[in-house]
Amino acid sequence: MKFTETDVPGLIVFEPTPHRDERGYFTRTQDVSVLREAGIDGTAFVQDNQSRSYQGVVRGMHGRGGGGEAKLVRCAHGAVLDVVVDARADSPTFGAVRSFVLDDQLHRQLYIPRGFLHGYQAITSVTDVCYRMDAFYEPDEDITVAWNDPDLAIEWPAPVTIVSARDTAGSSWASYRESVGRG
Ligand SMILES: Cc1cn([C@H]2C[C@H](O)[C@@H](COP(=O)(O)OP(=O)(O)O[C@H]3O[C@@H](C)C(=O)[C@@H](O)[C@H]3O)O2)c(=O)[nH]c1=O
Repeated sequence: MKFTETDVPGLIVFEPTPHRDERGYFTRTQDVSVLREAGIDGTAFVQDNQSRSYQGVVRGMHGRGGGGEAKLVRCAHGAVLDVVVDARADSPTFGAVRSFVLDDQLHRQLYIPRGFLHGYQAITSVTDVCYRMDAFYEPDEDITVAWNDPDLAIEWPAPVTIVSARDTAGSSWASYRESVGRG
């Protein structure tokens, strides 16, 4: 498994080496020693989640108040466009929007540090996303910024089919900026 730093500090792409044969494939989905080389404590993950989405579903853009939460995201079945926003008030790349295709072919994973907004769109009919988190779920700390916020102007690749009530009621990026003193 190798990793590549992106232009956004702390945002890292991991690329495993799937072994394919006539049975299918084998791939490693976490290697604590490679994470350590990238400056990440892989033993800090306390929760591992999987969610299924149907084509066109958008989830996001989700963040977490308090100390935040870091995530290591991959797509176990199908493909997603995974989107992050650097929402760290003190970051030189505050407001940067970056997108990555994660799928069950290359098996790339995205490490998202604390302080980001995160969301994705399913671009295959049945899409399973898995992500480890370094903090337990705490809904009282949820932050939701609208997936279709005009200032973020995220380019979702497919017609949007289903969005949750939580995400439909997401707040604006402008109000988030104000809340962290970057209005
Ligand atoms: C995320 C989560 C949800 N749940 C429950 C709450 C609710 O009843 C149900 C569905 O929750 P949500 O609608 O918030 O799920 P979802 O919209 O998939 O939320 C996720 O979106 C992606 C983009 C992320 O980045 C994640 O951190 C998380 O916020 O699952 C847990 O019990 N534990 C968890 O860790």
